[in-house]
Amino acid sequence: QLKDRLYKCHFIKQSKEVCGYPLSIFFIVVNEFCERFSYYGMRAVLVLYFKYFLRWDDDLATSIYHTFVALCYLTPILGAIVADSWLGKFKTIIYLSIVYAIGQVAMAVSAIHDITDTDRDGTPNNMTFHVVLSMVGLFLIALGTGGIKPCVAAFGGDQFGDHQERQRRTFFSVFYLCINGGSLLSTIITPILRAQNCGIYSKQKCYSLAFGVPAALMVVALVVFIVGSGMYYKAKPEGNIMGDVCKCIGFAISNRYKHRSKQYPSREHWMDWAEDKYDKLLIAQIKMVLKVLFLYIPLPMFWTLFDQKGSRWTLQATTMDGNFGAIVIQPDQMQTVNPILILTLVPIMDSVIYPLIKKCGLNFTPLKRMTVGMFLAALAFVCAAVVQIEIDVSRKHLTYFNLTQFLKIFPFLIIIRATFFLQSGQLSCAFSRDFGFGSSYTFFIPSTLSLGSNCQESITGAEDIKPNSVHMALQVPQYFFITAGEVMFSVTGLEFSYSQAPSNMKAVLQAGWLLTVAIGNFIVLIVAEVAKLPKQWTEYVLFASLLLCVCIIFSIMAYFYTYIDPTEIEAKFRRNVGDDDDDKNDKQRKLEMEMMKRDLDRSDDEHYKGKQTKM
Ligand SMILES: C[C@H](N)C(=O)N[C@@H](CC(=O)O)C(=O)O
Repeated sequence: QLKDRLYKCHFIKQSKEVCGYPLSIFFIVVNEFCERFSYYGMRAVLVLYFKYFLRWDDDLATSIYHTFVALCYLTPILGAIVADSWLGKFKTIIYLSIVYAIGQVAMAVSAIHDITDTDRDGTPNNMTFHVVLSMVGLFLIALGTGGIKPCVAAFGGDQFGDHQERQRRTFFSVFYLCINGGSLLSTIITPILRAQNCGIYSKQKCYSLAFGVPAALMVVALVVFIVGSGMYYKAKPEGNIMGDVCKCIGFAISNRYKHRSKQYPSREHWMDWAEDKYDKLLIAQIKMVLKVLFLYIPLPMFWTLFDQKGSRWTLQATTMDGNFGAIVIQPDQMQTVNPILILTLVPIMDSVIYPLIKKCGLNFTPLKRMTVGMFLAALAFVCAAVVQIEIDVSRKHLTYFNLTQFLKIFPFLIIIRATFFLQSGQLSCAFSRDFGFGSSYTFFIPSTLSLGSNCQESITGAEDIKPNSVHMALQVPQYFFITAGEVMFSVTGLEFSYSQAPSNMKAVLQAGWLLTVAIGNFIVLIVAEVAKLPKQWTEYVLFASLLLCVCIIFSIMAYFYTYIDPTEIEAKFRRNVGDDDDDKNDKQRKLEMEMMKRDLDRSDDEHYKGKQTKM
């Protein structure tokens, strides 16, 4: 470890800097931007791809969407283990990014309807091919995006020396902005691409382009990351800390069980039963981690609600009117409200709201913020329920026909006037109609129709589904509350987890945090399946009520939590060990310590000088 720290010190001192930041982090930041563009861009149109391309119903589309998201947040554990114990972060990012890019390409190919459209009628003839290919693609994407997730931010953090604490903090803020910048751009762009018509034999909604551009961005992300290769500090794998933690916990439990008889004196904490075999410092660190993990138990419920933006809320938007006058918003584009609000709310919260609360003499601790965040998410679902009731009322009087007998047209986006061509051999005729957002029509084509004559008059139509009348702007309040909740819950939660984690287990807690997201997405499936509520608004109310209950439980747990300073606790343990080990110190170790101290002092001096010059 000493040698590694010395090497890092030398490496960082010799590496190129721009405005006090290592040049290497620019490649990492650009890589993150492109990767998040790729991920969120694909995710934005995913539920509509299931519904309109693969022809799945709302429930199946929602279930598969959440299974995919859950998988994306389960694989970080795998990525962290591979990186820490085997490949190191750099190689893990490279290899898994390749898997990720292949997955994105598979998705893009799966959305080309012409591949199996043998009769050239615009619909794929072998749906199994498209389903299987897209499922394989999604699996590879989940493996890639989840696997690299705990590595990229930590790899960026590794590029800074101990004397660059301020720069490292700025890097993490910029990193979060890049995530949301990439997400914002892609959720604007991919729905536009999806709404285009493309195809070789027949023109259909262009899901292949909507998945193809994210695939290209993932390749760009990989190339950018590789270009920076020579500039990175690549820490060696530290060993499987997660494995050590599990083994130590396992030993504590089995040892406790072996000594269950009353003749053995009880110990203060059940983890103390591991002392017979494991280092006291490791046990203390595990205790810190377990304390935080216990607090995590209610957290998945927040994600259960949060991640329905991409599924239920997007499907809700398809039944709303997206005509904003100058622009027409696609249902999946409504998701951009989230990153837009994140980019505005994070600075407002940090520089206005939190300082103001502090000025009022209130101690708004991280756990209190997270509780408020949960409450806001529940409020968002109450808003979603109100909007749903409004939509249901507006669509109550509609009559549905059996549409299969006739030509059925779903103008999915607003079409002011569309023209259709009927063709038979050399003869053709055209007719035009006006359509509203989300409406559906059946046209009756008389068998006596002679092509070449005026179709406009001969073809009659019936409106099966009226145009959507509830405006998409009504979704803004629910997006506002869920995003304000995200800022208070997610941003604070990440910071809390980092500050309460022991130095060598920050990645373990990061993986634990991401696991709460995965479990949250599985809860969507379970609740939706078990409850099977006939009305969508009642499902929204159910989710809001569940989160409210969980919020109360969490606030009680938070009340009893005592904040700790892991560095101080670790230092105390190290001091104790240091006292015991004094005799064992040999010349070599002293020499190494001396060298490292001199080295660190020198970098501190340079940092101090740098500060003075700036002042
Ligand atoms: C775009 C979201 N607002 C966001 O910031 N997402 C983060 C955190 C997460 O959900 O995992 C990200 O994509 O890393």
